[in-house]
Amino acid sequence: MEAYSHVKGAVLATCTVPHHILISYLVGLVAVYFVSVSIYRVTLHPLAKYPGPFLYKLSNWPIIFQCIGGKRHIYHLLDHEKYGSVVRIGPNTLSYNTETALNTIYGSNKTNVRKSEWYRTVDAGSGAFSTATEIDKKKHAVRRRFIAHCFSANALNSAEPFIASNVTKWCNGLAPKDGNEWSEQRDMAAWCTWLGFDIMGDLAFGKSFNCLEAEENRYISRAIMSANKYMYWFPFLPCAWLLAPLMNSKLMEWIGGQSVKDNIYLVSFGAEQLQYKIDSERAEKASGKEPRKDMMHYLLSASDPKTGIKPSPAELLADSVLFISAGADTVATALAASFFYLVHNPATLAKATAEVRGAFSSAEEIKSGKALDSCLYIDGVMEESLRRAPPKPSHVPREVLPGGITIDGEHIPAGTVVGVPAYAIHHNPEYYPDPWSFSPERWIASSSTEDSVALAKRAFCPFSLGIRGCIGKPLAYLEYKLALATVLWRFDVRQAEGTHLGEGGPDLERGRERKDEWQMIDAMGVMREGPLVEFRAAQH
Ligand code: HEM
Repeated sequence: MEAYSHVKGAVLATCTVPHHILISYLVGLVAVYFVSVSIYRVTLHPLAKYPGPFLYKLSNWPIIFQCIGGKRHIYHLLDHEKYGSVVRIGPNTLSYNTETALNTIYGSNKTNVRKSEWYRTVDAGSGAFSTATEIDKKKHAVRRRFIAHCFSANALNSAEPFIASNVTKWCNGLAPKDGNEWSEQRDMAAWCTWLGFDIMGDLAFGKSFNCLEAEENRYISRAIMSANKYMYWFPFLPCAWLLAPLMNSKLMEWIGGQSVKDNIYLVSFGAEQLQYKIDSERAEKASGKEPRKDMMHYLLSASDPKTGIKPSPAELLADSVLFISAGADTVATALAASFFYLVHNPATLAKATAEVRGAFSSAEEIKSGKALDSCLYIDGVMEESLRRAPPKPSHVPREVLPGGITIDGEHIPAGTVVGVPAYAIHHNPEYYPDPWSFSPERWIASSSTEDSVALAKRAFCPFSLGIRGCIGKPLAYLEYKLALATVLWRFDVRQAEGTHLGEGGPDLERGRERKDEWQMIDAMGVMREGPLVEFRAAQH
């Protein structure tokens, strides 16, 4: 009894502790936790010896703000310039700027890394991993086999006429109207985006999105960037995987605004296209017609020969969204970058134009084959545009698996996130002398040297590398080259006089001061504007 009254007294005493004292204790405990973690991260942490800005070592918040601000690629470049070839960019994250690190991390299928936890949340809105975000290596291998059918030589051959017809529509839209010699000025960031989306609609779902045709069809081409921006920073939040179910919720809509609305729109747009494809295959089958063999056709009929597994409905949705975002916007970025660099480098523009006009005697002749392959200068223009403006310009994160990995002679422990940012390595003068010049010649052995071309190629990573590299690369080059060759064959091209859209300038923030550099806002993909270009029918 005596003992009981003692306990009761203690409980009563606890209950009478004023709230503000309890709150102070709690705040104190949280502060002690964060201070201890911070001290650990800068002193005893296995990455403590690596250089980098102090705040990066404490938390991922600097990365989150860089993603929101659209300058992450610029921070990577400036950090590597200041701190050297390896920089600690987060408590647990290293960024590298060497071709050896690039090839070690991504190059081999056997490298002891997997996609980092960041990918776990990216596709939360679709309810499943896409092929691009699947973290598990075995599951990814199955998904990659499914998707490989979409990019086979046969699939590419049957895609070409659809690409060509969209390119013709695009060129007709760019052409001068009303008997004028020169067209009105066209914002090529927008025009290339509409082309990219129309092609991907046709190739993935069997119908163009008709962005080239009418303004009312273009919302998706704008929504995607703000949606991407949201998908970019959200997964860096502490415990993002726990928050994932809230990603497209009303609460996040209230906090994140338009970006969240656009992500919801993107997922529902993907679902609509998928449903359209399922319905049209059903109708085709019912009427005894061969279904159109677009990308979703291959995925809808995919099944793993070993296990019989098929993609689930949520995985099909995630891949539909992937096709729209990874397939349409990336090529559009590269093509718009080429316009920027061509109109800012008239001698290069003249050389590229002369090459295509010498190789073909009509626009209809421009098809894949020997003549197009012989246009090595156009290849150089494409490589150089992808070098200067990689459509995924920042750190592509990989997590080191148990057993660790050796990068540039140093053992990196399991759990560390490592990666190489394309924009930074693409401007590393060790691999690209005079990195701020636009020089297609650096990609052509006869205008450069074989060794320098080989070195440039080893550090080149717009599509990433290896088994998690871009499976759409051959399709991307096909679209890109057909569009560029056709437009230069059909038109003389010039920057609209007195316009500067897309340029940098000395009054802009650090890293954006070069007038002749096309400005990118990094939002996982690239938000972009310009250049403003005019077109005149070529005299052949
Ligand atoms: C210039 C155009 C393109 C560029 C620069 C590009 C770049 C990339 C990059 C860097 C990755 C790796 C991303 C990562 O690891 O997080 C990737 C993956 C991927 N890309 Fe592309 N891409 C382009 C065009 C395309 C096209 C046209 C498609 C067709 C739909 C496509 C489909 C994919 C897919 C499915 C993956 C995931 C591959 C996997 O993880 O197995 N890409 N791309």
